[in-house]
Amino acid sequence: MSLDECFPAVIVLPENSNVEDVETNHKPISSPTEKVVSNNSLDFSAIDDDSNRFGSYSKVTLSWEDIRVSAPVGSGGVLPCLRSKKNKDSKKQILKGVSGICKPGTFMAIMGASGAGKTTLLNTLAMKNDPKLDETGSILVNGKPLTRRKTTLLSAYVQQEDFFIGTLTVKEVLLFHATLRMGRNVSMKVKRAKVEKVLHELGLKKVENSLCGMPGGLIRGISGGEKKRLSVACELLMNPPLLFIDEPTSGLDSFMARNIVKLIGKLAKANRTILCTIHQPTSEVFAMFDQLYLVAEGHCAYTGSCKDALSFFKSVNYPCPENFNPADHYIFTMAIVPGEEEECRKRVDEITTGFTKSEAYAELTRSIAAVAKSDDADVKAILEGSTSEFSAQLVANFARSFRNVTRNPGYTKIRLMQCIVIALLGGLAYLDIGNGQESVQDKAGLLFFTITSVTFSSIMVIGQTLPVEIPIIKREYSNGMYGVGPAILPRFLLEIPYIVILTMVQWIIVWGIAGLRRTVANFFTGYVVSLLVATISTTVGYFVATAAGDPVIAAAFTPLMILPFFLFGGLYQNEASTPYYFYPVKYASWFRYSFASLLISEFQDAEITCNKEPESLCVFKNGNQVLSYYHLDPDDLWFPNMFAILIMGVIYLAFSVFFLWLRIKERRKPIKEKSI
Ligand SMILES: Nc1ncnc2c1ncn2[C@@H]1O[C@H](COP(=O)(O)OP(=O)(O)OP(=O)(O)O)[C@@H](O)[C@H]1O
Repeated sequence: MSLDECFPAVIVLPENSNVEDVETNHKPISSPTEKVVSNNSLDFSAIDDDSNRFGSYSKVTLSWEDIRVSAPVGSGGVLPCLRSKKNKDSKKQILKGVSGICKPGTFMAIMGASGAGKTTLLNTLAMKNDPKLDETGSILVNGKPLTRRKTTLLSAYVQQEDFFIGTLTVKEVLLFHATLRMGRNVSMKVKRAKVEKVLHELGLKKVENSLCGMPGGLIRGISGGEKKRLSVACELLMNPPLLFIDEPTSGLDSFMARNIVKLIGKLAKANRTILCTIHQPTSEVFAMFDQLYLVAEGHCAYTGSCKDALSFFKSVNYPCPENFNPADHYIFTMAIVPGEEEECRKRVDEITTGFTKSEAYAELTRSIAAVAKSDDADVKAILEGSTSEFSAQLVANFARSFRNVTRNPGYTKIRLMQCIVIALLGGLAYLDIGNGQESVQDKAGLLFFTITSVTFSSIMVIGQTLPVEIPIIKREYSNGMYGVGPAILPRFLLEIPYIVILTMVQWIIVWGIAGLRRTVANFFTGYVVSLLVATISTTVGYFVATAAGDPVIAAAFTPLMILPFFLFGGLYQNEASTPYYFYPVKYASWFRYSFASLLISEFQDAEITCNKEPESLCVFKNGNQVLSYYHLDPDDLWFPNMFAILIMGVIYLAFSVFFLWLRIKERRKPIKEKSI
């Protein structure tokens, strides 16, 4: 197949203009490239004919037979053990033995009333369903069983929600996907050319340098329609022969919905097999689909051409009234209306039974039986070189995180401002501590306040920013773009300059203003301790973010992760008073180790004056007595104290990687084959 067949010009410019122009009614920007496009001779010679990459899988027929999906009933809430025996065994049948076929060059709409099972069917075919669901049946690609590997290699799934890093431009998003998805054997020149092609293909050229945007208007981004097209564009870089799209029109007005469906329809004409779920399309949008798959109460109510659906509904005595949108008619006829359940179910039963006796059903059975057999050896060839190198994954993620951090308006400025304000507060509150008896309490308070503020700010920042990115990481991980290490390490490495600079700023202000011990050794020890506290707090932030997976849960989880260690940090309870059952918490408290090191550095061999009359009222004669009071050994300054913090940081980071992996790993299980 030639490149032009694969990306026909008609796709590039539907009706001689790109989609952007249709949407906005703007004149096309007359950039030199655009001119070349409208002359229909854009130079994409750098792109190889990558349809060959898919061998005999370049045209995919997807067929499925007797798909049954059920869900466990009654989870028992937070305590699954409370589920009754009866509940444990009962299942809700979502799909009740549905079959179908979608051939190359076909654009199939999966439609039905709300709750009918459309999304479940699409997810089952794309192997994206909730792992708790039980699935049986058979799904074949060109007559061979669909496997997870084949799904990743041959298909793309466009989710209903469009997740992007808001600080990246449209072109940067596409280049990131091209770098990591087009494989190690494809040169960067070809990848760039492919990005250009897809930008044109989906009418995104005009917004290529616009940011995707952040929720809440923090960064104004591209429109909803452009985001949806960008989602499709990311998947098209691979030029997959099989495309699953969940609700491509959700959140779009009817005009934009029409444009996006029209565009996808044109993509299907290039021999792609495209299945999409859709809610109540307008009659114009409905007419753009080639094939219809109607789901009602978990059954297939009709599958075949959209045209023939009219005569089928007539044959089962539910003809579509004249001048009525057929899509609306099908959905209304098969909906279960509250209060009229029995009557509605009877109607659905008549239609689904009618379908099993129809010519369309006989044709479906014949088509499934006649599906061509492919050579599975192709899959190995497609797999070769389809992934990028580990170093490329690290570099691409690092570059993206760097852009994200530096472009985020609040990230750097707010953190710096927060650190300066807190440091000034601490420094000014303890401006003139002196060396008297009260200075012991004041210095201990200031040092503990410093490590607490470093802890809170580091954990909160990560806890609020990382969970927002987890859905994006999950989608990209499931597309095989990178592993867990490249997902998390660049983000952590980018935190290091923040840790180094912000703690330096904070400690210089605190140490410079407050009356702490004026020795170079005390300054540097205090800085190193702050650095270690910021590092471990960052790793705890990663732990909280990956374990919680959501900014709100992370915020609720943070005090739980901090307060127990805070309590046994050495300020609120003397080392000797901790009950033995709290020893694990005490020994795992980074507050304890860092506070101890700061006290040792501040008080070892320090002078403490007696400013009370009579002298017997003076508790501390020198700094070493303070250390004895806190039960601290000066030899512990570096080892074990600082070493323990470092080790805990490594442990928290390892747990974060593990939790991230748990969150993003593929939980989908292969469908249970049933002999049919
Ligand atoms: N993981 C799950 N666990 C339990 N029930 C589920 C699960 N997934 C789907 N269901 C149930 O299965 C039924 C079909 O859901 P599905 O999302 O497939 O419907 P739909 O046709 O896509 O509906 P809608 O148009 O409203 O999105 C619903 O009743 C839903 O509650």
